[in-house]
Amino acid sequence: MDTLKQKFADKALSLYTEMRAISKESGDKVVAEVTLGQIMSGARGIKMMQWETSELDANVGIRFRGRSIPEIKQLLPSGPQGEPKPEGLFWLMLTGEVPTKEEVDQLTADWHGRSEVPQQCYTVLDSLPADTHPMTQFTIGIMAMQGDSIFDKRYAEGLSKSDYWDAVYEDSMNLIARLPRVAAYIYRRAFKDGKHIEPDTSLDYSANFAHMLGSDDKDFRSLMRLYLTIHADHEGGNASAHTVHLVASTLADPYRSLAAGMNALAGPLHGLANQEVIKWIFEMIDSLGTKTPSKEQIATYVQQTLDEGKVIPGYGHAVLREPDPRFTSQRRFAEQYIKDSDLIDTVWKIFDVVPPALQALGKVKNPWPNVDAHSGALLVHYGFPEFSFYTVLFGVSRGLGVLAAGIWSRALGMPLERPKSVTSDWIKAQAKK
Ligand SMILES: CC(=O)SCCNC(=O)CCNC(=O)[C@H](O)C(C)(C)COP(=O)(O)OP(=O)(O)OC[C@H]1O[C@@H](n2cnc3c(N)ncnc32)[C@H](O)[C@@H]1OP(=O)(O)O
Ligand SMILES: O=C([O-])CC(=O)C(=O)O
Repeated sequence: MDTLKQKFADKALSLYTEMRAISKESGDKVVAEVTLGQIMSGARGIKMMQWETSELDANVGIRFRGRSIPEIKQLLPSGPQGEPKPEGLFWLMLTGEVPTKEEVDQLTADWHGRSEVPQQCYTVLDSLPADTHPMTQFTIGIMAMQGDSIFDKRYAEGLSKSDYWDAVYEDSMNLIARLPRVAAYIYRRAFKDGKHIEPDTSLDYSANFAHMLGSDDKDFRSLMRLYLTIHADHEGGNASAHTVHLVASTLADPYRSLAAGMNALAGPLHGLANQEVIKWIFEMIDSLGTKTPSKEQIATYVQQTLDEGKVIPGYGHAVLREPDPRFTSQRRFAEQYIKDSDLIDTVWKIFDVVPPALQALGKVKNPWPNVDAHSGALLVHYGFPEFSFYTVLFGVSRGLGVLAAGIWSRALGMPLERPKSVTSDWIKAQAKK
């Protein structure tokens, strides 16, 4: 067994035993109350699942195994310019330990060794019109590889419950290794006349992904390391993670559950917001007729968007109540590496204008930017203006978190998820009580 798998197995076995005992001895303990308002507003704040890999604090933002974004930037092995490598985050999410540089290098090599994408995936993608939305291509590409599922095959042969995690680990590692190649293939067929670029296995996961997309710029490589790290996980309740968790709880294999979650990520209130942000900014620039709009001009455009009954993409959050540290870390990156970008200046002016405008509505719980408010402008700067592709990048990263969490779920023997629903009659009766 490889080191990561062995380390995980040791940790998971002891936690499994502990969790079983807690469930048996303290399973009846009441830990929360649920209001009618929560039931009627998308289950906000209801604690209803276990998720090992990260936890979201409304003010601090995401913590991966207890470490905030500024902390992981300090702690995890990094690329030459100091941005953390997503390989290290994956290791941390699975083991709770910060890996050494050697361990991260081993993981890079392991993923390179598993990264060959089966021909049928390319054949299926090539059969789609090139202008099929990249997220649609991505889920189809993932499903086209489903026949390779080790979990599915071993389950059909009669897999013991205690070995579920092992097969899910193998599928997850294979998927993570393949996702950048599938994503880059989609990008190049959609936007670069199908001129594909072979992987360079001398590079780390992120730099190789950047290379296959078509950029060997060292700053863009660093951005990819940061990007793939910070988008990976946002506890279990967000729509993509929860979908993966729900679907996997039926023992659908990681290919099926990840594809399901990617469809959730493709919604404009969730991961697709990153394309919506840049689209909205481009439309604003067109409408105002200037690439350097003033704050006053932006404020007028924001008000117009709100008056049309639309949301301001990239602002607001179901849990966060402060600026998203993922926004802030991208801003820091831009401050460090990018000089004189009108587009990025505009993103920062929007940051000054939108929160008071949303606050003035009196109903928005969080007027601050989320992760999606910044990412597009960085990608445009490095030569990737094709915004319909952006959510695929997010998806490659999100795969790391949700698949790591999925390995945990099977190792901890988590059951089928099946919460209770209620009808409006029940709600009316409760309201009268
Ligand atoms: C990776 C991610 O998924 S991060 C989120 C990405 N999504 C976006 O950026 C889209 C824009 N933002 C939004 O639509 C929301 O803020 C969400 C979906 C992220 C969170 O939704 P909620 O938890 O329901 O937010 P909240 O409780 O503050 O909503 C209250 C009201 O404010 C509105 N509101 C919230 N954010 C915004 C916004 N950015 N622009 C305009 N109105 C907003 C809601 O639509 C809702 O209006 P309603 O009562 O008329 O239906
Ligand atoms: O946490 C959420 O609901 C949405 C989000 O920011 C993410 O999934 O990254």
